[in-house]
Amino acid sequence: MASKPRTLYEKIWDSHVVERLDDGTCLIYIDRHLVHEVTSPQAFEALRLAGRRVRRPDLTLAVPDHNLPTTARVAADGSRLPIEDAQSAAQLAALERNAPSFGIDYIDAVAPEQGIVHVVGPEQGFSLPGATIVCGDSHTAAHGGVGALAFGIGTSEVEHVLATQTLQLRQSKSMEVRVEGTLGPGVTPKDLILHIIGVIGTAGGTGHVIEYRGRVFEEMSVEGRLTVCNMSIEGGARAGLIAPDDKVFAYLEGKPYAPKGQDWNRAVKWWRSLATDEGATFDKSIVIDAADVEPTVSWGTSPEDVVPVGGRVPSPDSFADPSKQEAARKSLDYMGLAPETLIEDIAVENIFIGSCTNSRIEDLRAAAEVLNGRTKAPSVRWAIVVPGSGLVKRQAEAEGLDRIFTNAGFEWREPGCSACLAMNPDKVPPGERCASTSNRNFVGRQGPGARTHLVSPAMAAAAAVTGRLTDVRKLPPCQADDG
Ligand SMILES: CC(C)[C@H](C(=O)O)[C@@H](O)C(=O)O
Ligand code: SF4
Repeated sequence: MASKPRTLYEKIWDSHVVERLDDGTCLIYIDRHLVHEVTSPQAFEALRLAGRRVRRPDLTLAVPDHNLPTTARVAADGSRLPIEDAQSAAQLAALERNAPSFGIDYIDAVAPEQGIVHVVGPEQGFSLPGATIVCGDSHTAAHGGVGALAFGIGTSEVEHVLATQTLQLRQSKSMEVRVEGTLGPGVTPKDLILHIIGVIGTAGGTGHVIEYRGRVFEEMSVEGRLTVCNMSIEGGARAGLIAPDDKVFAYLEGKPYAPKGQDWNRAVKWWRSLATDEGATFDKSIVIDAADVEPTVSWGTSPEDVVPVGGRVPSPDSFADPSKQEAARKSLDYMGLAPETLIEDIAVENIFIGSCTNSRIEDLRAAAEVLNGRTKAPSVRWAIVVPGSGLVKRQAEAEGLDRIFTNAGFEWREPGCSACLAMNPDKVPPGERCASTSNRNFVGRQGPGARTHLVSPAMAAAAAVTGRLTDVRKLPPCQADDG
């Protein structure tokens, strides 16, 4: 008898069930555990107090990212520069101590491979298709871009995974986000995911794992898929993933942690079998027309507060739901924006190109293409590019992108989370605006009182050039070519 058609998510789930428990939850095997400095210190401490070891140190990889300054980390004499903030210094020191003492691979702050944990995982071939991947971090969904079931966990779960390599979970519902048609010129994966969150809302995916489906995703680069899946959590979903294909296999083959030789061939064979079966059903399904997607900008303090760049800041009265009206009023007040303002009339003083959403090489190329031969507007006070990892940084430098950025008036930084969140020295000052390629525009996210507009890398670059939010498609073609 033919077995019931299953989704990608169901196949990964089923293959990781260790035990089905009476209360309807399952004990799930975890294949990969990524660890950073913010959510791990208490977990390691608890293990130490209980006299426990890490069950599978070989399936665990630690890298610092959130608290590290993105300015130089080494002094002229080769010594490591101190971390000024006491809490950051303590968390970083704890990770540096805990990783070796529990036998975990550790990418140190000055290692060439250091970077944001969600950039490093796929880049090192640590994140694999069909794998269950966790990290004490909400943007773990990013790894769904390689076809993994990846999700964020809390510190007590970090401890549980360290100790047992399993998690007790209830299976989520499945949700399909199907995008039909093709994206227009100048419309990027970031615009698409912002648009999707605008359509489904920040609670649209609650209780679900999203599978992104349709030709747009088949044609999308692996890095673009990582960007889309990264923001699944902003749509409320537990995780987001895309069926692994030849592009993913080519991306991962030969990476340091990826399987080799016969193991690789066996793995690819299994990965190919994971795609959602014909006839499988989803608990919820949303269809998006790619032709509706424009370069997209956030205007408020929630990632669902988005409009096409050619649009206007909405009026709170335009929302039917009174609680939405109230939220919009509060957002506009915080953002210092009047209803009906043209998006392209909004001036920005800060530009941040970075974060686990948009700091990979393709993101930097897209921004550099816009900036080549141009300079930032004098009204733009602070513009930084923060590569997602040391390897991205080196690759960008080999391509001369760093010079394009610095010639345009940007600072070229060391890898880390940086101004994505105000947990390190990179902050946007109170009352100032930032065109940011990151994923959250929450109140205070980029610093107390900072006002964030979420955009794609190309759009952030366009805003740097004009000093206001700008449709990148309207910038005249660039003259200079120093590449
Ligand atoms: C600090 C960390 C726990 C947090 C997260 O869980 O996502 C951060 O990465 C973020 O993006 O807000
Ligand atoms: S870059 Fe931003 S979103 Fe990503 S892990 Fe760091 S703080 Fe979180």
